Amino acid sequence: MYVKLCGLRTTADVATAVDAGADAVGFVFSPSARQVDPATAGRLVREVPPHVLSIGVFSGVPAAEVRRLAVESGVGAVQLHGAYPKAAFDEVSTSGLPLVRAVALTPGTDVRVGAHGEEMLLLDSPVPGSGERWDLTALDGARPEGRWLLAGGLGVRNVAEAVARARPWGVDVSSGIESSRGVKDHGLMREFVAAARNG
Ligand SMILES: O=C(O)c1ccccc1NCC(=O)[C@H](O)[C@H](O)COP(=O)(O)O
Repeated sequence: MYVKLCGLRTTADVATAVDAGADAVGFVFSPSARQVDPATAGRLVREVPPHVLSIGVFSGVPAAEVRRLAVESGVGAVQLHGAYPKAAFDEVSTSGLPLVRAVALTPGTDVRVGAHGEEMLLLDSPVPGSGERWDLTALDGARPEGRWLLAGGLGVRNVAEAVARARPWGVDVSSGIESSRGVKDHGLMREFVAAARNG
């Protein structure tokens, strides 16, 4: 089970995620309680060891700016949320960085992993980072195959059940590992990784 911990903001967050065994960590570049400025993101990215993927998370930022910020900060991948067209993915991919396409599952959503050239697909609640769950029965008949992550309101208490229901390749969490909005709880981070992998 691939586990991404998102919205990290401090050195201690990064150290805890790595020690807990996360496969990937996310740094939010868009307006959010979890936003990190480019210089901070760059510093944190340099603290992430090579075996953990650092992902720059973007929403509403023009593709050319995404590309610039991603390259300058040194992230290992880019996650694009929401209504980015295929052309935006094409533009960001000229950086050579792998992409994550993050979308809510609504009627008509293309759930094929790689449909926009992405390496991973992330199925999330309509408002990213809100901590809101979504109805997993929407996956019936529309379950992706391959490298897709389940996100949206996951936490220590519900991740095992959600994994059993949705059978994703991986999971992603932000709110569920926080003590207050934007502040990571290091105990919950460790518990979440264990619960996602071991039930
Ligand atoms: O976390 C944010 O504030 C955020 C803001 C803008 C775009 C994306 C954002 N988060 C993306 C993530 O990858 C979250 O981990 C994912 O949406 C799950 O969030 P949560 O429901 O809080 O666990």
